[in-house]
Amino acid sequence: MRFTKGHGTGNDFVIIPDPFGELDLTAELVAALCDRHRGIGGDGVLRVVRSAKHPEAAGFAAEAEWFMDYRNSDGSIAEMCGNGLRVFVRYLLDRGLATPGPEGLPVATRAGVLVTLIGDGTVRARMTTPRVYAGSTATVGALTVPGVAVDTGNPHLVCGLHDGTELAALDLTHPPLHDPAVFPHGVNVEFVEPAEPVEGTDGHVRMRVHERGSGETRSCGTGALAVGAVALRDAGLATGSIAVDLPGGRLVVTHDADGGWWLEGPAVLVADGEVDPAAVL
Ligand SMILES: N[C@@H](CCC[C@H](N)C(=O)O)C(=O)O
Repeated sequence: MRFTKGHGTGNDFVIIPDPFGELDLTAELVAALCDRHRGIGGDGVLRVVRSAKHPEAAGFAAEAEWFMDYRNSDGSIAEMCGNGLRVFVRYLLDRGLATPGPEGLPVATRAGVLVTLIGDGTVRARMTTPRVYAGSTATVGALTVPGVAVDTGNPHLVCGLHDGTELAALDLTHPPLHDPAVFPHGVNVEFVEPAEPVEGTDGHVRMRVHERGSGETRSCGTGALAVGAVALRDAGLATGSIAVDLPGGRLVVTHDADGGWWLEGPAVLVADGEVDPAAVL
């Protein structure tokens, strides 16, 4: 099985080309490929499949040739992955599998068809409109932090740190406890603290994330989008840009005057190889 390894601000993926949807990509195989000791290692898998060849995406085939079939590192399926989408587009372009039109390059995802724009080393994705909808809490060890639920196509809980709690001090080796009544399908939890102003943006925060199905990761694009939406709302801004610093680097979230929500950051391919599924399973 051919694979490529790539990442977006340290959120890393095993990219598997399967243009005709022939692969039996079981949860066990995904988890084995993502295993950092016995497999290739990654926060998730991006299967590159033609929309027309995938039952969940066939309806999008007229709008987007390619479908990003995203899986978390535990093998579970998620609706959307912002960094994954940006890395997926880098792969399509690098392999000559797609050419962006004047309006950008559309890609089918479980959250719908999303348009991407290619920059110099960066990929900018027009995301689904984040919906900030409920208050809830996350508990890490003895600490319970209030937060707000945000739907970015997948579920998030954005928790602002106050009262001197330091972001760096949080132990995210275990999933933060959440309210299953608010998040019946689990949740990605972001912890956020304010940061010094950055020129050219309207706000700057630092965050760490514990991802559903992947554990603590060095970055999460939909998490940054959720955090950016809450930061703009808290600043009373209808439009603007928020710089979001994660352990793996910086993402910029922008809400533009046309109502578009954009996620921008680097997307990098680092290696190609071949793996024997029987050897990792
Ligand atoms: N890292 C991703 C999000 C991946 C999916 C998430 N773990 C979930 O289960 O919803 C991103 O960059 O958005």
